[in-house]
Amino acid sequence: MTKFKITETKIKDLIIIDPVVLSDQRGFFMETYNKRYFEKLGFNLEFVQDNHSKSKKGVLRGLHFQKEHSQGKLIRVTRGSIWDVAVDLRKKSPTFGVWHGLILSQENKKLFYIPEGFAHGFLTLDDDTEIQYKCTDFYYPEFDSGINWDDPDIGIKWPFKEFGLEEENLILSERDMDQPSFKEYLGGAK
Ligand SMILES: Cc1cn([C@H]2C[C@H](O)[C@@H](COP(=O)(O)OP(=O)(O)O[C@H]3O[C@@H](C)C(=O)[C@@H](O)[C@H]3O)O2)c(=O)[nH]c1=O
Repeated sequence: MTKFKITETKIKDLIIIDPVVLSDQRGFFMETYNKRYFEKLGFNLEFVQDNHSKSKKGVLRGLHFQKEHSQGKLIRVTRGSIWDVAVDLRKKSPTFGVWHGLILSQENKKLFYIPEGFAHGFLTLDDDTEIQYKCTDFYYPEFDSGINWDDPDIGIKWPFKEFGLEEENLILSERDMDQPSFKEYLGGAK
């Protein structure tokens, strides 16, 4: 039985996964990760850390990546909704610097697999939104790095207006208010 429907994006290895949801009178059941199935797709992943965060509406986290020990991330939303975005930072990739964004929500139950070598960020579209993600490497604060979420050279079109949000009222961490630009990152800053 097929447990997941895979949708490729314009960026190689960046995939969207729709789990098959089995509903009955009790509620639903779905598999959210299956090592064997992912291996068949050519993704030989070993997840070593699971993360869970909760945010108010209008929180923007990102764009984050680790300069060494890059983490592949399998992301899903268990409460509320987010607009999730990945930016290809793989230097040899034909889509280097290209981004892809989509909505992940409690309702659509989509999973987003962001391979190693990408920056990741998201905007929460509901209060008390909770996201959970599996990572292929551990957290190394000394290698934790970022790029400004509204960098003009990356040009992410964050859907603020569509969700009644205003850029001036976004909630960001101190660190995310002061991330280097893409150009600075390319020049080796931070
Ligand atoms: C990411 C992380 C943070 N922390 C700690 C550090 C800090 O005290 C607190 C909050 O960390 P941050 O502000 O970095 O959390 P946050 O801004 O949610 O960072 C996350 O953002 C998204 C977009 C990602 O892709 C993740 O990989 C991660 O970078 O949690 C860990 O202990 N382990 C971890 O794996």
